[in-house]
Amino acid sequence: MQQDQPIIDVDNLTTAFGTHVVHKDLNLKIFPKEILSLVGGSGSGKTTLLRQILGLDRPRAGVVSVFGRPVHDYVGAERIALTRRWGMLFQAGALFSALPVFDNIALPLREMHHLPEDLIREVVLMRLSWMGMTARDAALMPSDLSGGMIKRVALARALALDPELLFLDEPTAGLDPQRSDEFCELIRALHRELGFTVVMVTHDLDTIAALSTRVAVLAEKKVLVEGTLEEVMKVKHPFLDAFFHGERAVRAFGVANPKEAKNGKS
Ligand SMILES: Nc1ncnc2c1ncn2[C@@H]1O[C@H](COP(=O)(O)OP(=O)(O)OP(=O)(O)O)[C@@H](O)[C@H]1O
Repeated sequence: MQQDQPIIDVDNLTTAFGTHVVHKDLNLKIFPKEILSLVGGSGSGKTTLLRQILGLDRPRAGVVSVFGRPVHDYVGAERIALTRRWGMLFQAGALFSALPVFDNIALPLREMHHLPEDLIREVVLMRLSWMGMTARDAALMPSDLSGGMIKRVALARALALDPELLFLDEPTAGLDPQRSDEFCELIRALHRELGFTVVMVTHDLDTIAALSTRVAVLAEKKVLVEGTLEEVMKVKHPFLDAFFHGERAVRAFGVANPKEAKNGKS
């Protein structure tokens, strides 16, 4: 996987707000077809890093390249074309409450202006079928939907333009454990089928364990550790100890650490 050119290349990034330095010489490469989880404590700069990758903020130093070019080099029509190559699923689902499911999913397609309505209909219904939903669901309003359905409609919209890159911000937040597992399975199946690259920010260990092909840990203003979940969990660091071996780990993995399991504790 990693012999490919990176889809995202964060090179010596320094980000600061006034005198508050959030990232210092941060490096991260994200390769095609990965599901990379960005984890880190509150305030470690995960959201800010996502904004840098999306080109919404300018770094104090360093370069973020996306699809082989500095993200700030894409301007005008090229920037619009770039934003069509990625999809985003925001934490709250962020559906337009006044629009039915159909129009919510159709939105990115209609923003392209020239697509005929029968093609838009075909694409929307196909995206709904990917989500296990039907044409009848297309007429529902967001207020008629369960939390799990809102996530699926938001995912259908994020995938409307068949993006190469999908950003997920706390994708399972607000879902009960069963719905959360189902949503992870859906993302996994679509990733397998469609082969897009995923960059995910989440605090949820179950989601990290279910989906990540690689984990990057933000701490001390940089990517402190990166690797598979197993590799990252072996590293000794106060944040990693608390994150991967604390109470949440007991819920996600059954035990906080394997020795306790042998001693019969949980
Ligand atoms: N526009 C801004 N102006 C000033 N400070 C900011 C701005 N955006 C972020 N920060 C600061 O940068 C730091 C990193 O914030 P960020 O939201 O990226 O962290 P995070 O890792 O996503 O946190 P959380 O897990 O709590 O969402 C925080 O201290 C935050 O207060």
